Amino acid sequence: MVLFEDVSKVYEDGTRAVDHLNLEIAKGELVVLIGPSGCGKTTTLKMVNRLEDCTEGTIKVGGQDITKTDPVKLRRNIGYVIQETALMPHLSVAENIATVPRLLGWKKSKIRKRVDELLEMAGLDPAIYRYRLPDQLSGGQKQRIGVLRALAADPEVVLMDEPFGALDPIAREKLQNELIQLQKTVKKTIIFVTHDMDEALKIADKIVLMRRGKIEQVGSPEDLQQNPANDFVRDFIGEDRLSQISPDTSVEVVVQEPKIRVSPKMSAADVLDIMEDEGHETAQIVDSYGKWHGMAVLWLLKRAARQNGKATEGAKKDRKIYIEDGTLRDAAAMLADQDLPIPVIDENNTFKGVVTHAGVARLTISRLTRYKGKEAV
Ligand SMILES: Nc1ncnc2c1ncn2[C@@H]1O[C@H](COP(=O)(O)OP(=O)(O)OP(=O)(O)O)[C@@H](O)[C@H]1O
Repeated sequence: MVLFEDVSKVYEDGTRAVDHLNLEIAKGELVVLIGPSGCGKTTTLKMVNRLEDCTEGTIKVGGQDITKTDPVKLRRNIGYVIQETALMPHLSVAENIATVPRLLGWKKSKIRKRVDELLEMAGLDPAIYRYRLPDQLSGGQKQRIGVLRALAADPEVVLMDEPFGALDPIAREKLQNELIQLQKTVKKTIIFVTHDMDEALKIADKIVLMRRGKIEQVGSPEDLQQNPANDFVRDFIGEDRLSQISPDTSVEVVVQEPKIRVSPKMSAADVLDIMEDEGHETAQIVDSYGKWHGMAVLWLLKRAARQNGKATEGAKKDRKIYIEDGTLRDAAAMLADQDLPIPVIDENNTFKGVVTHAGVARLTISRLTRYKGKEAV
């Protein structure tokens, strides 16, 4: 949806604020730009709606090179929220929210409907808030209205520059939660700038960690926490946060090679021999293309062997977890139910490995030893 191709920005005084940036942001993705002060986050954001023009490279929004679009038209299609949202002080909440729809010439009835819908979405009773003036709102409410104003004309892309930066921690947390909820319904492509790593980890689908105009690492919050690309990323995230492996962490972090892998062509009796020789209760049946055919389980395999069947006839296929969305919580629940390895596959049925009780326990133990003496274990 938003594509940066080798984008640089050199300001007139020679400051290279953004340096050969390449980044692809998918439709509906919430991407957070983060990094030390002056690393080029705001400049990157402002280049998308052409408040600043890039000096090298190309930025495309919806496939279209933005330098070929009229900046005013472009901005009407891109929502923009900044830290101290400058609501028009003499206009009511409803009029503020309706700014862009009015410019686009929407009918009054359509605007009114949209304003009420947005206020309701943000948990603000339209009957009460529609006519309020900005100085009759709390800081948190002002920012909420700023967000609603950015969404009013249903733009595909929304840019947010530290939108919750000036709020107290409680209001900030509340607005973050609301944004997460809102995003589930509106699914906008959002580029969000912050300097708050906790905020980034909480709301981002993808985090872009920048330094001196360049990208140090791009990845999901889990990627950055579990596989920081270098010492800078590690330091920026902070040891405490690196330790925060949550129940929602992907099972990917504990996937390991199974003890036994066998081919689906083998007979149940042969697989049984291997398993008994090696003293294991299960074996993963995987073909030469890497596709998974089930997990051979001792008691099922014995029955299949008595009937001269194939290994696949002694296999369980219902016990599995998908790498795309399986979490440690899911794995723990399955392991508690039955202490057998859990095969991990992808949507295309490609075998990825197994999750075992021991593997999950090892992760916990390594966290305990690595962070011993700290609270976050
Ligand atoms: N109009 C300008 N003219 C010259 N240099 C500028 C201009 N705007 C920003 N810069 C410089 O470009 C660099 C990147 O600035 P930018 O505001 O994009 O950083 P940032 O990561 O958003 O910083 P912060 O977190 O402090 O807001 C900085 O060195 C800044 O001083």
